[in-house]
Amino acid sequence: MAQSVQDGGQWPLSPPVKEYPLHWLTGQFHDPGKEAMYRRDSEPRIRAESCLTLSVAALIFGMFAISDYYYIGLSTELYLLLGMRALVVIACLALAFVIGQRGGYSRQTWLHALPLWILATGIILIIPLRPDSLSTQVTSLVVAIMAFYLLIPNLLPVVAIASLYLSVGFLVAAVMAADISAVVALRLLLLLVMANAVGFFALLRLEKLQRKQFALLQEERIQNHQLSEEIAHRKSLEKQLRMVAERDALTGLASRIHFMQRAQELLLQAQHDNTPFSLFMIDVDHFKAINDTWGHSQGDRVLTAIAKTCMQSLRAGDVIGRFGGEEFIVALPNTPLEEARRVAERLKKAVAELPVTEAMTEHRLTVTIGIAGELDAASDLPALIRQADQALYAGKHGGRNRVETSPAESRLP
Ligand SMILES: Nc1nc2c(ncn2[C@@H]2O[C@H](COP(=O)(O)OP(=O)(O)OP(=O)(O)O)[C@@H](O)[C@H]2O)c(=O)[nH]1
Repeated sequence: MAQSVQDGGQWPLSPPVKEYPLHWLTGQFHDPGKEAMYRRDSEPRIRAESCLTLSVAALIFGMFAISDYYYIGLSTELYLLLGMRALVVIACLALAFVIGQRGGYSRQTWLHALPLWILATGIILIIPLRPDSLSTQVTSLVVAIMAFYLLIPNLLPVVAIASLYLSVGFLVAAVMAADISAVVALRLLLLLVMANAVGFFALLRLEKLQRKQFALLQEERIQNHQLSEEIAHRKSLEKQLRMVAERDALTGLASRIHFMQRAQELLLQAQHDNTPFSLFMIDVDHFKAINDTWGHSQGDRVLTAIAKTCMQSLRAGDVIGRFGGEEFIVALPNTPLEEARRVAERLKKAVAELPVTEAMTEHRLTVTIGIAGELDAASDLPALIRQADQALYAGKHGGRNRVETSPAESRLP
């Protein structure tokens, strides 16, 4: 017996989550297929974020033109700076637009790398154009490196290379154009190393976390899918089981149990609504002889054919079931006794005209039908069935191939 949690047992453990190892330096999946799937999945998000952050970065870079004007006034340097800034802003906005439209994060990493390189070039070029602003530019440089790593979404190797280009370019420009001392250059170098290290490891952690989260989500999706398949499979099994329980396997009519349930509902409804309700039983005459003469499979065919004929001759609201062997039972809601008798006669005639098989041309297929008497307030289903059975018995004794109604005196209370 299964041990319950209250008994000190444990909850069943969920199946182990499949491991997807990540590269220690890039944070990407080792499995290229999984990596491609991750990039495809995150593409819409990356596209929107890249578009927004690139536009903001380009505009901020452009806005520094105000400080350029303030510091150097109208001069050739200013025009050169403004021209350079305008180029960078236009190029970055255009690229942000293209990325927003096309994405290509999974296939065209160069497209995502390009704006970083343009921005980096713009920042480097400020030094020879405004060497006096080096201290301000260093602050902007650190912010730009952080933005490269953490705000503008990109793959870690792409960002690292662009940031390296920016750092080395800036350092060289500072040494060459701003004429800084060796100590200042060293301090600047250390600052750049630190900014790159912080950015690199922060992004590496982020890349790994995002991929782990993706792998878990994928696993959850797979498990949910398997679960819904399992539910669908169980539902279909349940349906099949219900079919087996409700249907007679040979004829496809309602099984005896199912008929009793349906007929009981109809009877209660009729008593509640005070509407007529009839019930009759059909028994194939000399069926044993059919089996004995032509075999059981031929007998089965006859039963199936009779069941089909009866089913087709009844209304949609009527219920027919196989009561046992060669006996069928029919419940007719909203049907007074006289109408039930007409229906029974129609069925008897339909069976008699049934073209069964060539082998049985000599045999005249007939049925005897016993109808229960009229319904009253005290009638219940077993009583009605007993009445129909009695009428059937009377019909068999009266020579078969006939419709018999339960005599009033034999009716049960
Ligand atoms: N082929 C076939 N025969 C069945 C099936 N169920 C019951 N029978 C047979 O039906 C026959 C019924 O025989 P009886 O009860 O003697 O009835 P009968 O021969 O029709 O005679 P009357 O009802 O008096 O006219 C038996 O031989 C059963 O074996 C079935 O599913 N398939």
